[in-house]
Amino acid sequence: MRTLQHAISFKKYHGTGNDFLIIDAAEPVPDRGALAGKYCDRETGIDSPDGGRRGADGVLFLGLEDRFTPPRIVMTLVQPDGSVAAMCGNGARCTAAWGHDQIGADEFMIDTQAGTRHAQIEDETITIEMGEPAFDPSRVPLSTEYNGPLIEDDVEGLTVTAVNTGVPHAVAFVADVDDVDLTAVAPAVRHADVFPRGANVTLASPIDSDDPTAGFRQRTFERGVEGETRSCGTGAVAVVAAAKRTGRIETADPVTVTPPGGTLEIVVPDRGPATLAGPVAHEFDGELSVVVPGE
Ligand SMILES: N[C@@H](CCC[C@H](N)C(=O)O)C(=O)O
Repeated sequence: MRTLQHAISFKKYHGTGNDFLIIDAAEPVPDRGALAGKYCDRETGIDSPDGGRRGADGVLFLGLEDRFTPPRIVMTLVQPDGSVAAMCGNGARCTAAWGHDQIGADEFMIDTQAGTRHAQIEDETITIEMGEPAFDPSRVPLSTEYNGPLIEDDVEGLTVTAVNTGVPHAVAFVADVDDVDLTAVAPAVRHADVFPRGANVTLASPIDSDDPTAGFRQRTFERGVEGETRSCGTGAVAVVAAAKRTGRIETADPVTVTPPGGTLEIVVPDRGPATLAGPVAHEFDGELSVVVPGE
């Protein structure tokens, strides 16, 4: 069979350092996983024209349907290992920014595999409705020998709380997130038998140890990236949900969460959907090449 090289356009955005290549879902890409693996690679992937980081944390394939009010965007995140994530909080914020840049709207419904999420753009802040955090073992999910929620239990030497905020997170509260060698400790937790579909591993420590309401610092080792990212939106929501569940905080007011890439504001009400809010930046545009079957 003959093959042809085909050039497709992409745009690059980041949400507090969690960076994505964005490709229109209508583009012919026969193997999305292979494309993500190639162009997200931090050593050999997409080069930044202004000397920024090479590669990306994933590729968002977006399908805009502007006949609806508010307009809808079907979002599919393909990660560097070729897996598809059901949800991505920062990816959803970048999706809304991309939609705004395409058609000027300030409100979208974003269809993800974890459900349809409302997105609102106000000045520099993009807020995503994130669904209700789930601790139920079947929702995280946890292995069937686990009858109840996993709250502050030992998994591979780390004391974690398991919560699904669109994707599964194992959240560990520590005194100082920077004192933990995340790359060393996370893989065993991420692949532990208790998580049949794996888990993202998220560390949290208080910004002010005397005042838990001041918020949390966050670091996340992401499934699919298989490394630490500069920000993780579902992880930030998981931190606040786990902090409430373990009695560290009680508030339904916005809580500040600071991953290495910036500042996020999270609301986890006592009941109902959480929200994730923060800034997004458009980095640059370019073209990449894919091989498609010829005639
Ligand atoms: N960075 C994302 C989460 C992406 C999905 C995750 N790596 C998984 O496979 O579960 C975010 O901002 O939420």
